[in-house]
Amino acid sequence: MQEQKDNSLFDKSNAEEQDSLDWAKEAYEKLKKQQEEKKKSILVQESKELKSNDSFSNAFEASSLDNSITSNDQSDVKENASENKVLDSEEPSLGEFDKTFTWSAKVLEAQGRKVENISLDEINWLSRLQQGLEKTRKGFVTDLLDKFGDDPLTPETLDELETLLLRSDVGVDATDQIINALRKRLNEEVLDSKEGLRFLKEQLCKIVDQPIKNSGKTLLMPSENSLNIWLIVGVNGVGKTTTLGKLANLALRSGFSALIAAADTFRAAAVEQVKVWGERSGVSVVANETPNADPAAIVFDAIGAAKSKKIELLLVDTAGRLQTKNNLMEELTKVRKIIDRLAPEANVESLLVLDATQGQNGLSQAMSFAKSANLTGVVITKLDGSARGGVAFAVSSQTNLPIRFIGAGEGIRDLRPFNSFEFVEALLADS
Ligand SMILES: Nc1nc2c(ncn2[C@@H]2O[C@H](COP(=O)(O)OP(=O)(O)OP(=O)(O)O)[C@@H](O)[C@H]2O)c(=O)[nH]1
Repeated sequence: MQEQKDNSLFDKSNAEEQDSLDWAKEAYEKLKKQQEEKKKSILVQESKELKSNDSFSNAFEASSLDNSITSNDQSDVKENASENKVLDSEEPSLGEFDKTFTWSAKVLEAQGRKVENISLDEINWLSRLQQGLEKTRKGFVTDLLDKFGDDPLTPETLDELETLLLRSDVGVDATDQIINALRKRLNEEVLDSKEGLRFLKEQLCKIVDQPIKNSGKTLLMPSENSLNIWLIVGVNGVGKTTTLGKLANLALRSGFSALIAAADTFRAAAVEQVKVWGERSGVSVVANETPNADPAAIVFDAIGAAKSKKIELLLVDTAGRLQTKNNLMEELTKVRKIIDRLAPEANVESLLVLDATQGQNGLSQAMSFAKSANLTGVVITKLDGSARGGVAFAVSSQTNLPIRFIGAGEGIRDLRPFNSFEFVEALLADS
């Protein structure tokens, strides 16, 4: 796998290029056929549903009654009648066989994937990630490729690369690590621009992979048949609620049962917003409409509901807070205590949401949050609107927290588990 990964997309002979194109064409045909078959089966399904419409609506009303969770005086626990149904209305559709498609196919092929096993979701995500990182790329890669040129790398090129990396919010530590590694190679041998670029990609991957390796978990996903509680924390407006909705939907599409606790009672509209996401993603929400209700009490109820319904993933939305607001930081500690007391057996993750558009500023937040929230990972959002995608490297090198998910859009499917190879390829894509 590593060998395949090292086979940089930039470093292909003409014959390999042709093979990749054939691979992409085959993948495109396969996805097209799959989509046509799906359309046909939906049509058949719809005509069946039309016939049994009466019995369906009756059954729905009955099940929504059965599903209601008894409320108590602490919080009014509300259940969504369409509990744990995957909503596919936002399913992607296959676009043109264009440069973006072939690039996405190449990224999958380079990771050793087989045409039979790829999905439209993956192709679609890679296309959006590549397009989303365009702003970062424009301020970085275009200049980088210019600087690298066609000649072997020189110490001056490295100086210029250093400036570019710092300008893209890669941070001092990560930049030093990369430049030192390149300098060492350059002292040992002549590096042509292709090899220089391949080596740079390898170093970038190494930086973001290190905390993931240290955590002992390559991929963060809920453990099956047990309770997993993921706390979503971060300052105001970074995309916590949106991330939570996307995660809930991703969990469902991956076959896990999920429940949302709307524990952000600080902002007036937050509960309503979570409910909208709950409906959109097909996941039930435990909430309390009372302004400033106790978040710990909501988490208490949600854990009870999750246990009784054998839910695998409980996602907890928390209020956005600044590290200076001590009361809110204490509230987070209280929520954590409730979890430890009520569900000591649960796998708890505390994920800090960082907004990529804030670049390095987000980092100081991460550091101060780490104490009260026992952070275990990071989610980087808004990569689509940011020219500071390089901040991912600064986060990894300075906090040692694994990046678990990245978001690149406002759609429900615009969040995926973090994959360093895909991220670096998208960041340095030659287009
Ligand atoms: N372009 C883009 N917008 C995003 C992304 N994630 C979230 N947003 C937008 O960012 C805005 C804030 O998102 P929220 O999810 O409400 O943020 P929050 O952290 O829950 O906010 P508070 O509850 O105020 O703390 C919304 O308009 C989202 O649509 C992303 O990946 N890309």
